[in-house]
Amino acid sequence: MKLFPNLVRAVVAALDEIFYQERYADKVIERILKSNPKWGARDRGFIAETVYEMVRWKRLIETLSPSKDLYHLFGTYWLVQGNQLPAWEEFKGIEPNKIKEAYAKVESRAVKQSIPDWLDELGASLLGDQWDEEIDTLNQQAEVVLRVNTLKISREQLIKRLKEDGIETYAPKGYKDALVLAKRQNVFRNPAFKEGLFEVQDASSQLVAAALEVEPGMRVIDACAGAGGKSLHLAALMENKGRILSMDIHGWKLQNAKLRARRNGISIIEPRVIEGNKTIKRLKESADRVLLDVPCTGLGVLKRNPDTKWKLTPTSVEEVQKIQQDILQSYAQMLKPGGLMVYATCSILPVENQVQVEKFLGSDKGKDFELVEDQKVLAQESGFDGFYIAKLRRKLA
Ligand SMILES: C[S@@+](CC[C@H](N)C(=O)[O-])C[C@H]1O[C@@H](n2cnc3c(N)ncnc32)[C@H](O)[C@@H]1O
Repeated sequence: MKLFPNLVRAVVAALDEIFYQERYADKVIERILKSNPKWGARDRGFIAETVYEMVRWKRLIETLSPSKDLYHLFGTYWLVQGNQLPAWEEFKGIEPNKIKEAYAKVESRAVKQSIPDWLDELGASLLGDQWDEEIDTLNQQAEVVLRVNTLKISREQLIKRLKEDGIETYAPKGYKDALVLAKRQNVFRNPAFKEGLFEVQDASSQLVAAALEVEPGMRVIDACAGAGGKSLHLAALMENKGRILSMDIHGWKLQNAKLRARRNGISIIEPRVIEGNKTIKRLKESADRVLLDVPCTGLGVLKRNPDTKWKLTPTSVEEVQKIQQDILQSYAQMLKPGGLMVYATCSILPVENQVQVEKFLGSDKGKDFELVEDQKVLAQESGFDGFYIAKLRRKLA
């Protein structure tokens, strides 16, 4: 494959910001791609994919590269991918044979899988035998999954509509509203997206709203709604009848949810910023369903957010667990007796998942609740993101 200097320059510029200025990969890529409207779909695909893959394999590449110079890192990555390097000045000092030898000598799983040592130790201690395959799966590129907006179109109709635009999809078994793209591509520019016929949402993530068993006319609270991915799905399942209170501590995220709701043809979503305990208390026993899609480490979605592994620390993993338990303890009161609550994370660590639910159920605030069922979705088993979904019922008084 031929390398173009301007594209490699763009990759290196992006990596400089991500590796050395600690910016978020998705934001950096978005801005760099916007900076040059002349790049075609292939160029954009090359830049985005190369940056993401180099972020994913950062530790391994750094171990094999002759230096931390970003062109050296790129060259090393390019060789490891099985390509040849052109004789550019920037690649001087890279010796393919030495890289090959160094690669063959790597023994540590943390280096091979390109993750921090502490994360490897944590994963192995919590997931035991399953960790090896799980981290291997989480290092593979994610598929692009769409959620059909059933308020506007059926899955069969959307398959046809996208096919007319040259986009091939298939319907994965066990996921009612999901469509997987046969080939990775940017679908945000497609008219069907602009018309609100689908959202991009991983198949595992689509299990969350479905677990709430909502019905048209219900009062539902999505307490950690963010940009509204699950709220939109809930609204579609409720046939846009009833009311969804989409709450978050960050108002700007909810603004985004509002825009998405408009595109989706949804009118039942009401955004509400959480200003403190008062906001929660006022809603005591007001909802038929409560969704707690809590902040988490994101270790189940490393496929699509590989920079997470470089941003997390042992301390941040502990801190997020405290927030999760605080949310369970405080927000559960919004559910009516007899109602259902779903606690969900996009993490595969039991300490963020079943351990949190057990702790809640054993506490004073959780004594009125019972676990109906929970799903531990590992990436290696589902083929999609890693998730945890626990369904809890509040007992009738
Ligand atoms: C996993 S994300 C939610 C994703 C969202 N439900 C979706 O489907 O797009 C967790 C959200 O919780 C929010 N959050 C963090 N702390 C919170 C708190 N104490 N109360 C409510 N929301 C909180 C974050 O701002 C973030 O948007």
